[in-house]
Amino acid sequence: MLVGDSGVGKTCLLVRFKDGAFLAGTFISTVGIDFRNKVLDVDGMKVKLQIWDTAGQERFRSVTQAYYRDAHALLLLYDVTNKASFDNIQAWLTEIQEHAQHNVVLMLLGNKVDSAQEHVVKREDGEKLAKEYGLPFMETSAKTGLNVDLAFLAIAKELKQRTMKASSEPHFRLHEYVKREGRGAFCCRP
Ligand SMILES: Nc1nc2c(ncn2[C@@H]2O[C@H](COP(=O)(O)OP(=O)(O)OP(=O)(O)O)[C@@H](O)[C@H]2O)c(=O)[nH]1
Repeated sequence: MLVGDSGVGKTCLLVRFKDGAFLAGTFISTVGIDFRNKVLDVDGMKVKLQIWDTAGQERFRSVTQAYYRDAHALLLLYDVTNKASFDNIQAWLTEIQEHAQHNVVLMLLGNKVDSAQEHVVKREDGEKLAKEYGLPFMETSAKTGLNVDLAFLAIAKELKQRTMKASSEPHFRLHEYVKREGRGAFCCRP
């Protein structure tokens, strides 16, 4: 499930992952909740992800809250060009604590890292907050695709591991994987 303030890029991140495209132009805010499926090949096994895209607007909060309970994983987004969206992350975490399962897989993403606008939220700020809450963290761009597939693949790998009872495969470590595989934003700035 994708959560975070309105306009941080949740729908665009999902469309980039699902269709490999970017929704440029007019911003059409999500109404309530929507979902898309995608089947991923995770180390030779097919994993079907059902990804719920929530509306960030406050007025839909009671609708989206009802979906937390059934979520196995949450991608919590802020926009690196929007300080308020970053400041609101703590409120989102409180909401997650109240409504989601205690062992939900959670990842923090700083989106729009391609943007020519000033990055008012620095990478270090995101890293610090993620460390404080023990969350895996990456900067992403729905526009260029930076780290988008990786974020969903990492979640799929973690979920696969959790559902496999006795696996002979080496233990998957989400934090380490994301840290090792995540690409820096410098490669994609215009
Ligand atoms: N430059 C840049 N713009 C982006 C990116 N992701 C989204 N946007 C733009 O940001 C605006 C909002 O994107 P959405 O994906 O609709 O935002 P949302 O979080 O789903 O918003 P709600 O549905 O209201 O919760 C759109 O105009 C997008 O084109 C990105 O990675 N880079």
